[in-house]
Amino acid sequence: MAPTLPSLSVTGFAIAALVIALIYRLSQIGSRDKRLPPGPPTIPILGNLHLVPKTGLGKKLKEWGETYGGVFSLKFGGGTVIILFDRKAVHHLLDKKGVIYSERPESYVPNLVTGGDSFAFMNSTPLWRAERKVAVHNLSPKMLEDKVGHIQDAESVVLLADILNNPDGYYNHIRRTTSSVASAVVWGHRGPTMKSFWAHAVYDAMDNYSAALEPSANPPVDEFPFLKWFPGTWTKRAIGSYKCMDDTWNEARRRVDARRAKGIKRDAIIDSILDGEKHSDLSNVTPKQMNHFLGVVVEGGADTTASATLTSMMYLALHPEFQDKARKQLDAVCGTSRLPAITDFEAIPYINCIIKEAMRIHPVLPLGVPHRVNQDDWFDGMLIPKDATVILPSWAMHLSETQGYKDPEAYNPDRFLDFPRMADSYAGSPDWQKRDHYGYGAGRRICPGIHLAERTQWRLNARLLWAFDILPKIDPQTGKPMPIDVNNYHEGIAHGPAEFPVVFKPRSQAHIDVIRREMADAEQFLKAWND
Ligand code: HEM
Repeated sequence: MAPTLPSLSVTGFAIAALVIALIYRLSQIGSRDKRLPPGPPTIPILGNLHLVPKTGLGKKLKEWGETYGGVFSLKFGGGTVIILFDRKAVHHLLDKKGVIYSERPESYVPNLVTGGDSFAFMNSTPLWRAERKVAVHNLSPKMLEDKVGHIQDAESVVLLADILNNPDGYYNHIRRTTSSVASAVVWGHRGPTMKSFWAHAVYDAMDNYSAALEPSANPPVDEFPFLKWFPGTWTKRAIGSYKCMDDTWNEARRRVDARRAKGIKRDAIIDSILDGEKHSDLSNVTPKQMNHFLGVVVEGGADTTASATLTSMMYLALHPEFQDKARKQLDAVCGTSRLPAITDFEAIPYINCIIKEAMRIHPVLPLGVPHRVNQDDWFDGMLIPKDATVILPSWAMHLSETQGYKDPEAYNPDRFLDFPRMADSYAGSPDWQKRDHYGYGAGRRICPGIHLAERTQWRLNARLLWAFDILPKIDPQTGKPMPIDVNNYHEGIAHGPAEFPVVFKPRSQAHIDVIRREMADAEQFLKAWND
C-alpha cells in the first residue's frame, strides 16, 4: 500500500526539524555567549581559531587587548579562552581567587608531551600540592641563602673564566651555568662542561618540548577531539618528546642511585627526599613520578634563566649607555679588586633594573602557562565560565602603554628605578597597580623558582657587566658592527634568543686577574658536586 500523505509529511517534518536543529547547533559552536567578555567576531564552528597566527600570538593579544579594552575572550570551537589583559583582573582573579583559578586546562598534546607526569601541567591534585610544597620549601630564600648561594657564586665564576677562555662559546657557557646550578640543587650533580650529562641532559630532554607545546603548532584537537584519530607529525613529535624526557630523567635517577650506593650523599633535593627528611607527603609517589617531578624542576630552571640572561646580554650589547650606568655603580662598590656579590644588591641597584627590563621586553614565557578556572565566576559584570582557559598575556601587557609601560618598545632599564626589590616582592602584593612585570606568572601557580631565578640572574648580570664590555661583533669584511636582530628568537611555549654576534671584551688585566684568582677557589669548592 502506498504511504499516506499525512505519514509522509510527519517523517519529512521530523527529518527537516532534525536537520535544522543540527545546523543550528553547529552554527552555535564557536559563537560567543553575550555574558562573556568581548572579543573578536566569531565564525561558526571555528569561533576565533582562524584568527590565531602561527607565530607571534603574544603580540596579537596586545592588539586585541587594546581593541577590547582589557579582559577579553576568544572562542576556540566550543571552548572559551579568557585573556586577562588587565592588571586588576590578574590580581583579583589569579592572586586573590587562586583557589578556583589554579587548575591547568585539560589538553591532549601537553598530556602526550608530559605523559601526565609534569607538575607544571597537572591540575591542583594532592600530588601537585605535595610536589609544590617540596619545591617551594627547597627553593625558598632561606634555603637558597644557606645552601645554594655558594654554588651560584662559584658557577658564575666558572662562567666568567669560560668566557675568558672561549668567548665565542658564550651562548652555551650561559646555558651550562644555569643547568649546572639547577642540577646541583635538585640532583646533587653539577655539569662542569657542556659535554657533561648534567649540563646538557635538560636541554636534550626539552629539545622538542617547547615547540611541541606552542599553542598554534598543533591542530585544535581539544576543540575537535575527532582529530585524535588523524595522527601526524604533531603526534609523533609529542610522543617522541615524552620518550626523550622519560629516558633522560630515568638516567639522572640511575646516576644518583649509583652515587648513593657508594655512600656519597649530597645536599640536594633528591637526597633530602630519599633520606626521608620532612617530605613525608611524597612517600606514596612512584619512582617514575619522583624522577619526573625533579626533572620538571630542572626543566623549569635551566633554559628559562639562561634565556632571560641572554636577552639581557643582547639588549645590553645594543645599548652601551645602560652598561655604563651599571658600571658606575659596580666600579664604585667593587673597584677592580673583587667581584660583585649578592650582598651588594642594595649598593648596586641598577642590576635589578636591568634584570627586570629583560624580563619585560621579551618574557621567556610570553603567554605564561595557561590556568583553568574550576567554577563559574564573574569579573566586572562579565562571566568567566567554569573550565575556561585563563591566560596571563605577560608579553602583550609589557608592550602596552595601557598597562602602565611608557614607551614600551624601547629598551630602558631606567623605567624600574622605583622598583628596588626583587620580583617576588611585587608579585601578589595588594598594590596591584605597582607590580613590576608578569614574567613569573601569578597566583598559586606562580613560578616556585622565582627566588632562585632572581638570584642567579643578579649574579650573572652583575658579574658579566663588571668583567666585560659587551659589544656587537665586528664584521671582518666591512669593519662595522654586525647587526643584532632582537626579533630572532627560538619560539615555542618558551622563547629564547637565537645566538647573536656579540663580543665579551675583558675590561682590564686587573679584572682578568681577579677572575683567574677566584676560579681556583671556585673549582676547589665545586669539586664536591662533580661526578
Ligand atoms: C627567569 C627564569 C624563570 C622564568 C621566566 C620562569 C617563569 C615561569 C612561569 C611564567 C611559570 C608559570 C606560572 C603560572 O602558571 O602562572 C613558571 C612555572 C614554574 N617554574 Fe619557573 N621560571 C623561571 C625560573 C624557574 C626556576 C629557576 C625554577 C626551578 C628551579 C622554575 C620552576 C618552575 C616550575 C616547577 C613551575 C611550575 C609550577 C606549577 O605549575 O605549580 N622556574 N615559571
